Amino acid sequence: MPAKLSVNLNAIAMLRNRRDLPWPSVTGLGRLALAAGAHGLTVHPRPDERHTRHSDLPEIRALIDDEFPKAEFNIEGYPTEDFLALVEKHQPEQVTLVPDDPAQATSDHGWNFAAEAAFLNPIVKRLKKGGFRVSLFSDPDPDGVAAARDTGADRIELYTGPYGSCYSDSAKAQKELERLGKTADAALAAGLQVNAGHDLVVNNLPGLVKRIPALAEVSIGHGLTADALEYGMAGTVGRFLRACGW
Ligand SMILES: CC(=O)[C@@H](O)[C@H](O)COP(=O)(O)O
Ligand SMILES: NCC(=O)COP(=O)(O)O
Repeated sequence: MPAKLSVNLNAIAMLRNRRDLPWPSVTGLGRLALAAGAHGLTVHPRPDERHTRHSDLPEIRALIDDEFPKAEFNIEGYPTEDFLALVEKHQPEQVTLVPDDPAQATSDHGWNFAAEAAFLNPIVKRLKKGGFRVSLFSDPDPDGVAAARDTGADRIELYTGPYGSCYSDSAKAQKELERLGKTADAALAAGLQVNAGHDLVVNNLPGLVKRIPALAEVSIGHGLTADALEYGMAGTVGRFLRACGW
């Protein structure tokens, strides 16, 4: 089965937040994405709420429960106590833990699994006990995979930013792709499932899904939202699904 597509709504929320007005509607665009065949919705609520706001979460949860019960809700973020409480309140199908500093413009690296094991292990345990699938944001580094598995997480999410930024240099992209591929091979061999995300677009998805045919899910926001301005949300979701191999 091709990789599932989870549409990240953060970029739409950031556009909405330019004004104190309810449009573009985060939930409304999420509805269009799911109606067009996306498999899930992702949000990355940061402490300053500059993207998705905490108040968006119950609406997205209700959208999925009431209209798209087969879709998944994925909440990403740095696991502070506030973040964990948010997750426990809104019950996403998947929680993706990201080592973001609140001041960071966007996520730009994965966990150092060995160094941060003592911090991550009890958090993963708590989330698993709560019934959540847990995914950990991961650099493309095959050597980090064993420690990722030892946290008890279900999946890693490969940070594809360096691959996505090679759009004008195909030799460099090939090198980044191979690092991602080797990390995925190691993770799958260790019993972890593999997601991927950051700066994925229609042009770089086919290479990624070809190198990692077992990829479980891609979460895509920035590039997909940029395309939605040009092609509309429904047409864009169709283009990204075809790029995934559906
Ligand atoms: C975890 C991750 O890669 C992120 O890409 C992130 O969730 C994107 O969100 P922003 O667009 O808000 O940076
Ligand atoms: N987990 C990555 C994600 O949700 C979206 O990242 P981007 O497509 O906005 O770079």
